[in-house]
Amino acid sequence: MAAAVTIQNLSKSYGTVPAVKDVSFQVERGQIFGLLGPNGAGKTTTIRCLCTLAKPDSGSIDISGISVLEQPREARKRIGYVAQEVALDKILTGRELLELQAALYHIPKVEARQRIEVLLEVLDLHSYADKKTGTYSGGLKRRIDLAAGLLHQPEVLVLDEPTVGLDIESRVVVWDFLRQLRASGTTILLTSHYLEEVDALADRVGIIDRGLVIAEGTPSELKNQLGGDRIVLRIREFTPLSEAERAQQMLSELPFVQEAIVNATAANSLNLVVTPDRDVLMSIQQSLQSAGLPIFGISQSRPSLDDVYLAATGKTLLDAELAAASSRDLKAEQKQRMR
Ligand SMILES: Nc1ncnc2c1ncn2[C@@H]1O[C@H](COP(=O)(O)OP(=O)(O)OP(=O)(O)O)[C@@H](O)[C@H]1O
Repeated sequence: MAAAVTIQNLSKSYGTVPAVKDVSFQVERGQIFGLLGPNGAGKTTTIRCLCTLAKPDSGSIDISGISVLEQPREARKRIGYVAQEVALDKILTGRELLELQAALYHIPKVEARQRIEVLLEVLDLHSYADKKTGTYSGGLKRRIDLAAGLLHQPEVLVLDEPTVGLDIESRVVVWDFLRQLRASGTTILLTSHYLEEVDALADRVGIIDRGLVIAEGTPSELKNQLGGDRIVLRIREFTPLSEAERAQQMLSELPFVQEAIVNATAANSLNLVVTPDRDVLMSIQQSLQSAGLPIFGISQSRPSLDDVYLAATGKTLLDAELAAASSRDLKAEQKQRMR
């Protein structure tokens, strides 16, 4: 059976700006696939092409074996799209908005009413359904938007940054709901620049950077490829460089230390990559003690998706976001998208 989503060699430029250079990935049925990357990486452009809202320059996109480019209407029936910016009509109530949406999808009235009731129930929206959406909080708007994207019972739900700007409580409600949806068989493709969101939800992750997928796999596969655990060690609050280098030299000789780097931007702390073992911290402490060096702080962690991104691009997600933010004209992009 064909995968729920297959994207092959997708590329798309806006004028001279290459938004997506060469993106390929597959989403299997009933899975949550997270497309992770900093702002400006090409996530929105990829899913706008998938949802028939933008025309690719080249490449192919299939939904359950149906070509999005050749049979856009057929493909659209199978997709529910929840965009990044919520465009609710403020004077309608939540229920009216869903009724309007159901009519746009040509869902018969009785059936629409039943589906709306179910969605209001599962998204915990009943007490707000008859209030105007103009009065809704960000979290409520997001939930109504989710309900709208699900009304026609799509095979594939596509969400662009589903929890951006939401408080923690609303984020957890959305996460739980997406897990329930997956359990009931819906395939979900979401974009996010939140590492913890993708880590918590996705069965598979594609990391996208400057229009290219630079890594793909399950979150644990990607982290395991990086090898050992991470240790951050601070000898003193501000360690003199000579002392940090002495510790670096000494710790590099320990059999379980794969890598030891002095981080000059964090008060000469040491970043170690180690083979995971129960006695690692203890051995480091003993070595430092025998060399007469103190410990101000030490912590051990498994590699995160940020480490995966760092290993692939040489920068952290946050650094990439800051770099992208300074070079974009969001108003101009918005205008061009509306055309
Ligand atoms: N309508 C547009 N006109 C011109 N350039 C655009 C337009 N949309 C996106 N871009 C550019 O294409 C690149 C990819 O943008 P895209 O919106 O796909 O990234 P993203 O990863 O989804 O980030 P965000 O979540 O901030 O939208 C960026 O360099 C961006 O500046």
